[in-house]
Amino acid sequence: MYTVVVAVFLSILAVFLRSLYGRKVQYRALSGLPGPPSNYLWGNLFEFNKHIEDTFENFVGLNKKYGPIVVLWPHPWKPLVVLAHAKFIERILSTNTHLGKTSLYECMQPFLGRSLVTSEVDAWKRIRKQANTAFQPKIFDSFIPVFEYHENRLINILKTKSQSGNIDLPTYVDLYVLDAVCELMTNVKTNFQETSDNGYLKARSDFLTIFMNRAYSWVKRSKFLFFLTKEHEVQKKCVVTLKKFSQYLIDTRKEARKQSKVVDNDNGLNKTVLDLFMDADISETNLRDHVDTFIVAGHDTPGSTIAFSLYELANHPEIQAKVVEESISILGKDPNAVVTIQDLQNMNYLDCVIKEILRYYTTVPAHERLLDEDITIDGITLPKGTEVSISIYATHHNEKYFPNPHVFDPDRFSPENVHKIQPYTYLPFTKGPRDCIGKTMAMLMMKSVITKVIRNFQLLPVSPPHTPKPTSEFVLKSANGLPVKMRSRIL
Ligand code: HEM
Repeated sequence: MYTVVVAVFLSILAVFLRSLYGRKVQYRALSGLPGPPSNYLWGNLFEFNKHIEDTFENFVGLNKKYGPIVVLWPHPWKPLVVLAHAKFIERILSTNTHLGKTSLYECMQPFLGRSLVTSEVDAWKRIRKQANTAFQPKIFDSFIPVFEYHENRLINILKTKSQSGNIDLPTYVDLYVLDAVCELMTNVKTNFQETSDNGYLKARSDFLTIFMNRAYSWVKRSKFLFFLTKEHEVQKKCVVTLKKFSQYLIDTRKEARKQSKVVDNDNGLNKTVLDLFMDADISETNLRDHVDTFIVAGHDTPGSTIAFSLYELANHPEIQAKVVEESISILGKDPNAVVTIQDLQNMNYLDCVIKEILRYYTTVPAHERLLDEDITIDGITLPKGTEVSISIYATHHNEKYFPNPHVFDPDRFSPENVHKIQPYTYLPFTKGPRDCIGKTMAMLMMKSVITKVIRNFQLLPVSPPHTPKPTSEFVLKSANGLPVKMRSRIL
């Protein structure tokens, strides 16, 4: 017994001393770099352990206040380097090194398990290879009927709702994207738009709010201490709701495959992500984690970007007029014209508008990586083992990279101007081998639905004027909604 107690004590002591030594090494390497003053015992815990809305403001303000490389101590022994520095970002993202994620992503695991977003590098490589087939250009044509079906439902709903007052865009857009993404990822038709059932979305939003609250608090990041909080109980309930939904999608798809409703042609080229993983013979838990990952990653991001795009079009009539003009030049004046992938790819001006939305609002404000080796640039070294947060938002709003960053200007991306954008300063989908797997699908979906909406409605600003309040649930949203007026449009 005595030997066991001594062994346990020595193990704890060893872990403690190792952490202390690790902190000393990192502290020495990073101490010369700017950042908010931190306490030796609790780091910057109290500055970042506030309400989610303050967290976003505090986070995006860091690089503005301290420069493009900022050292933060959310955990007293584990610093986080917040980067908005093109050369460092390029060095991290452009190679096959530094592909691992930081400890932050462990807080996602109760929901996403070890799937594409959260997995370690070896598993990630295998999963990414399996999933790639569902995102190849050869299958893009099969997206069109899915877009059409769900967009037509959205238009019908907006026609009714717009007659009785302002429309809060995320309320309707979020349900449209959820229906579309469920079908694109799993081949199962859901009807969130008609039922307005938001139990699933509420559970997800609550989970992500807790996730963001854990991001900068080592107390809540600690599994043991988090277990003792009320939020742990809430999170457990959210996960039950979320997993019930992914299980429903899996069961429905399994049944359809059993009934031989699956068209298995062209060596699986038309298979969804769910079909590909079902064929890979993995556990049911794993399957649910993959479904959850693709639905959450593929839903919130285009949903938010579409809502912000329509909102800015309502508030910039001259830009809206150019988008309408371009769509008429490509599709003619029939409001029911069905687009092709080629049509969508020809919408160059709309492309500039969406790219500017992805800069101006920055749908995914930041993401994190773990450094696999030392990186030295201009005499500054970030040591191996450092956790870095690539602040896409701060990079997109750096005056040096984007002049007048707080002005909404799609012409930054016009053929005459786009070459002025420095490499690794525009990163909405991040870059490199671990970039967004769904980026092309997202651009096609966003162009298709925005075109459909503006061909059916004239979008107008509300009165009195509204100012969005950005907040981050990992994905940027507006805490006070995005209201617009809609009037039927005759092309
Ligand atoms: C406007 C739309 C979108 C934006 C701005 C966006 C942005 C991003 C970003 C920044 C990442 C890196 C996240 C990180 O490393 O933590 C990412 C990863 C990812 N995205 Fe997207 N995304 C969008 C749409 C989509 C869609 C439509 C899908 C799928 C249907 C998707 C699936 C994924 C997945 C699975 C990953 C993880 C990739 C990996 O680790 O290999 N995304 N996305």
